[in-house]
Amino acid sequence: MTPGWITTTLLDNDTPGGLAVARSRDGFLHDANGPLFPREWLKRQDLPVFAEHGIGHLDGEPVYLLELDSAVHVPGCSWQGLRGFMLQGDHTLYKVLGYAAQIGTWAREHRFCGSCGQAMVQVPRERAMYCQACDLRSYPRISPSMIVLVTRGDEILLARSPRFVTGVYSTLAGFAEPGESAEECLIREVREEVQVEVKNIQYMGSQCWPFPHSMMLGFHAEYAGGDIVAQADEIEDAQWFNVHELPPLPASRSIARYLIDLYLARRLGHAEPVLPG
Ligand SMILES: NC(=O)C1=CN([C@@H]2O[C@H](COP(=O)(O)OP(=O)(O)OC[C@H]3O[C@@H](n4cnc5c(N)ncnc54)[C@H](O)[C@@H]3O)[C@@H](O)[C@H]2O)C=CC1
Ligand SMILES: [Mg+2]
Ligand SMILES: [Zn+2]
Repeated sequence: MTPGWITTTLLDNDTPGGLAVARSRDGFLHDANGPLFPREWLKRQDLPVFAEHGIGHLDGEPVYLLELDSAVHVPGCSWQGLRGFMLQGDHTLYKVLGYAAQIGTWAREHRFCGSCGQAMVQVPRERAMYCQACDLRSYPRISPSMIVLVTRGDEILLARSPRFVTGVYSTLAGFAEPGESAEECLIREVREEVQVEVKNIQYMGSQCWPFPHSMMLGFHAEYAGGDIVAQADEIEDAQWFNVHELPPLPASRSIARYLIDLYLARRLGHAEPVLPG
């Protein structure tokens, strides 16, 4: 038995047993023990199952995802969104749910071939959907996004989007566009969002961000010029904050928070944080 969580494409839906999670548009089903259920018990609950996917092994036990058409009531259970679980739940289980969410979303959105419109089928033992007519394979979609902490000595540049929790300021972020390197994307995003120039770009680490399928590439960069002009619609406010007078910051499991905490630790001589997976 290998401890921990390992993803796999090798599970057979016809083999009974194992564990399962159930997902609807309202999130994952939970009972008092959390989001993992004995799979055979879950399958007896008369759920509107849209698709079933074998997703991995947790401490050696096979784990399946039941994708549901709707968030039906199951006695003793409730539905909880992935973001809420990220903030409070067990880290390994969060990885299981994050992977399940991405596989479920991708399979649901690739039922038909994007080229000819015919129904696609799941390729056995591979995480791919296949169109026989076009000989086309579609793999799970991952969207690379740059995230950067821009600093100027004792000051750090943080911004807030109208979508954020009230009061919270975070690092700048944005999706890569075709034709860009990670560094080019970062420079463009910082220019677009605050009209600031940066230098000495340093890669700090990455994080899977399953909302719905981002791969966050985290950087540190130094200020090189320009005055902050916040981008209309995208950025509600952006400011230089002194490291001793910070606003409410993003959740501790986010790479945004890690980039901020790491800079503070190095600047102020504290213990360095660990990058959350
Ligand atoms: N883990 C973390 O610490 C943080 C993660 N993020 C994530 O970073 C990602 C990018 O951040 P944003 O500032 O929202 O991006 P952004 O600055 O590129 O703007 C978002 C806009 O980009 C467009 N867009 C959406 N999906 C896209 C895609 N796959 N490719 C290209 N364009 C797309 C849409 O018009 C959307 O309104 C998001 O998934 C966000 O949730 C953002 C901040 C912190
Ligand atoms: Mg952005
Ligand atoms: Zn096709």
